[in-house]
Amino acid sequence: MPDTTIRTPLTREQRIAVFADIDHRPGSPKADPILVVDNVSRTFGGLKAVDVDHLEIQRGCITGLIGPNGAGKTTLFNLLTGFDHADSGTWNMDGRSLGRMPPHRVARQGIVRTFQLTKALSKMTVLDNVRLGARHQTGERMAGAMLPWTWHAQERAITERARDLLARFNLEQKADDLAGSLSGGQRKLLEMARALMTEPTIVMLDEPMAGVNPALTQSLLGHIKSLCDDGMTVVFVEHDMDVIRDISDWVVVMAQGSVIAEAPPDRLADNTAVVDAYLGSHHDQALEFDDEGNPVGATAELAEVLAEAEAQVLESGADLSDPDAVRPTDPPASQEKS
Ligand SMILES: Nc1ncnc2c1ncn2[C@@H]1O[C@H](COP(=O)(O)OP(=O)(O)OP(=O)(O)O)[C@@H](O)[C@H]1O
Repeated sequence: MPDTTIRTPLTREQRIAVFADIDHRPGSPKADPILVVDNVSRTFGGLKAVDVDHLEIQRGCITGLIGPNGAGKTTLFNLLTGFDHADSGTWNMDGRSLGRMPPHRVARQGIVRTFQLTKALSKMTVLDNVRLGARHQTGERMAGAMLPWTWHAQERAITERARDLLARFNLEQKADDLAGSLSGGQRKLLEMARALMTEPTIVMLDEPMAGVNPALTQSLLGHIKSLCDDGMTVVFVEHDMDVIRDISDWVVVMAQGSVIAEAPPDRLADNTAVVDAYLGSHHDQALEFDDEGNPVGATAELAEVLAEAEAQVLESGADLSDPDAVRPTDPPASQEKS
């Protein structure tokens, strides 16, 4: 059964403090890990999409998962939430193994996820989409179906909770509209509302900001932070470094299937492994710019990582014309280890 221990949510300051003494290296032990992953691998044909030796996720905090395209982030999410099967490895939540469980059982243990492309059922109302997120629906089971009063009471409770969640995500006016009529950003909100129907302990968000227009960005960011304020643990995949900086307490970096670095968001750029991962994956790709000459997509990510690395060099007083100076002076522990 899920751990129902009530723990007091941490403030942002407390969450930052939790990581103060944590090593900036892959697989570093956390003060109070809720999720622990060991030797998880997944191969597609000859390609090792995920090959994670060890990873600990701190309870009650927001962990950002970043990495170049194809790093294995979504595959790792799929494995941990039962949407794909690992070739090997174990992972557990508060000591309970979650390996080989189908998604609904993982959800019952308290882990839910959202998807890169939202999975709202467009021909169903917004309210029904959220109601579908409920677990333990007695009315769907034989015993419950024979006791209609139980079923009706539960239906009412589910609808009430779904309406509360729609209100929380500012979608109450849309309750009776078809989900297909929502904007990209509203669908992201709908998906978060649906995920919360299960009253999860860990929420895993796959690119929650993708396809969200700027008008909804701040609201969505606020909602993600509020999950943590309610005591949930959040793990999210994101490409936008501004979002990572804004809401993550800790960042895990993947490249080529493995965790290659871990650090607080403001210390990423001084990590050689991170800069190398982005350079390594992009140096042979065509750079992309929009009509006004601004970098877009992977080029924008690369530009941002390099700009941060350069800012560090300037702050340290070194010379930007020295190519080696755009690298940190202190190699991360991961480099020393290998
Ligand atoms: N079902 C699949 N069949 C074959 N290869 C796959 C499958 N799913 C993922 N891959 C491959 O595994 C690797 C990791 O993919 P994954 O989608 O996990 O990366 P990612 O870090 O989430 O990338 P992105 O940021 O682009 O979403 C990629 O090379 C991808 O092509």
